[in-house]
This record gives sequence, structure tokens and C-alpha cells, in this order.
Amino acid sequence: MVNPHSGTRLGRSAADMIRYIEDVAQQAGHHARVVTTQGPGHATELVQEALPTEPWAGVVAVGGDGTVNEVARALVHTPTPLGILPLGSGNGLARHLGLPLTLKASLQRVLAGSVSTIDSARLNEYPFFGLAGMGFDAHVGQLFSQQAQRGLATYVKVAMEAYWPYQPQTYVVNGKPQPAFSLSFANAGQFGNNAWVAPQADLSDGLLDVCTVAPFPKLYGTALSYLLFTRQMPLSTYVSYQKVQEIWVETEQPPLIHYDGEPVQLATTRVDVRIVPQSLRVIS
Ligand SMILES: Nc1ncnc2c1ncn2[C@@H]1O[C@H](COP(=O)(O)OP(=O)(O)OP(=O)(O)O)[C@@H](O)[C@H]1O
Repeated sequence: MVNPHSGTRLGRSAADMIRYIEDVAQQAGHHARVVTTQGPGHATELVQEALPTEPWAGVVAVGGDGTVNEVARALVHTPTPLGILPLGSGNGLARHLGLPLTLKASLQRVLAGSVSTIDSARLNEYPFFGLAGMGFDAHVGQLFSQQAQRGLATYVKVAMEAYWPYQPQTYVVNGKPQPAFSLSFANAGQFGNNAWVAPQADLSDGLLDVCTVAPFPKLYGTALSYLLFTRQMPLSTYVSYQKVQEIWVETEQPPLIHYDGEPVQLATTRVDVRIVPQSLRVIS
């Protein structure tokens, strides 16, 4: 399932890439049917249509975490494993799984890798596989989704511009009011681009790692970014973790959330997040 809109490396070269995938798969003795998505949500429909037609050895998401989400949600609780060719902007789940990041090497991995079973999770009705969250990350996710250009450079620019005016909000977490810069619900440990918000998160422990970043002085942002990219967030006095099977959050106004980097403005003020243990087979 190729999302031609993912990352910055697809676009015009999508046709060449599709031919390459088909050729390499054929040389390895497989038959690959490569399909290009037409817009948001299309990958899920395509997988749901394709699953009953043949005993597929796997369904491969070609794109970033949004594409992985759309493909994987159709594979939850099925025996068909998910493969990933990580050509998105951040590729958080692929990086957590230690997958190669080039087309050639990740395709080899899809064709020859081993299959394991991981947890997935849900935020209200939204399934997610890497992380979901509220606060600054969701705010940046929304601004990023409005940009014409994707990729890491755009993400950094958007996050920097959003940082200074951003005001932490108060969240009622399991009944207890808590001011926070961000709340992350981590199945996987990183947002993408090696931004490890919950480096200890384990994809198959049956638990979510809830990461709360308490309000901090604006000038601390540089130090926090350093900790984020060096897997040392747990060392910060502003950061705390909780391992949970489920958690609920209430807000005064319906919040903006993200699931796997996709922003959504909720219509309700109640957010329920829960792990769905051992629910997705993955090739890694
Ligand atoms: N044909 C299409 N045209 C436009 N958008 C699409 C199309 N197919 C899928 N999408 C949407 O593109 C968005 C971005 O996809 P994706 O998350 O895979 O890439 P990314 O944001 O560049 O990478 P990452 O999430 O790893 O940072 C998703 O919201 C998805 O629904």
C-alpha cells in the first residue's frame, strides 16, 4: 500500500519504486500486488477489500506512521502480518522495530524477516500502534498536517515556531488535575526521527507508557530536546512515567489529540486510552 504523499522521497518517483518492488519481490519468488492510495483512509479500505481475496503472506505499508496506521488497523486480530517500507517523514514505529530505513534494505527485510506479535492501542475510537498524545505534540501534529511540504526540516520549523507561544493545559488524569506541556501514550518509544519520548516502552509488554511532561521554563526547551534525542527523557525532573493498561483523561474543552502523528479535534471532553495486547503480527 503505497502512500505517494508520505515523506519527501516518494512523489514523482512512485512509479519507478513500484516497478522496483514488484521486480525484487518476483526475484525472491513472491507475487506482489502494489497499490497506490488515493487519499486519507484509502489504505484501510484497500486492505479490507484485499484480505479475503488471497492468502496474503503480508500487507506492506509504504510510507510513514500515518500509512502504517491505516494499513495496520485493518490487520488487527488477523493472522496476516504487517510489513513496513519506511518512506515517511518520521517513521517512528519502523525505527523502534529497528527496521532498515532504505527502500532496498527494508524490502529485503520484508521478504526475509521474522514475524512477531505486538500490542496495539486505542484512544477512544482511534487505533494506534506507536504513540498517541495530547498537548504540544498534538498541536505540532496539526500545524505539520497543514504544510504543503513534509519531511524532517518542515517538522522542525513548525515545532520551533509553535514552541514559544504555546501554553501548557490542565488535564484531569484518572480524576486528578494535572497541568502538562504534553501527555503521551506510548506503545512504541519514539515519535519518529529518533525523538525517544519513552525509551523504555516495549511493544509487547501489554502496557502503555504514559509520559507526562510538566510545565517547564521556556529556556529549558533546548535541554529537554537534547534529552529527547539522546533517549534520556527519564532523567528530566519535569518528566514522569506511568505504566498502565488503561487511563482516562478529561479536559475542559474537547481536546486536539494525535494518534500516530495524525491530528484530530475531538468532539468530546473525555479521552479513554487502552492497550490491546498481542493484537498485531509484524515482520521485523
Ligand atoms: N494519496 C494520498 N494523497 C494524500 N494524502 C494521503 C494519500 N494517501 C494517504 N494520505 C495521507 O497522508 C498522510 C501522511 O502520511 P504518512 O504519515 O504516511 O507520512 P508522513 O507524515 O510523511 O510520515 P510520518 O508519519 O512517519 O512522519 C496521512 O494522513 C494519510 O492519510
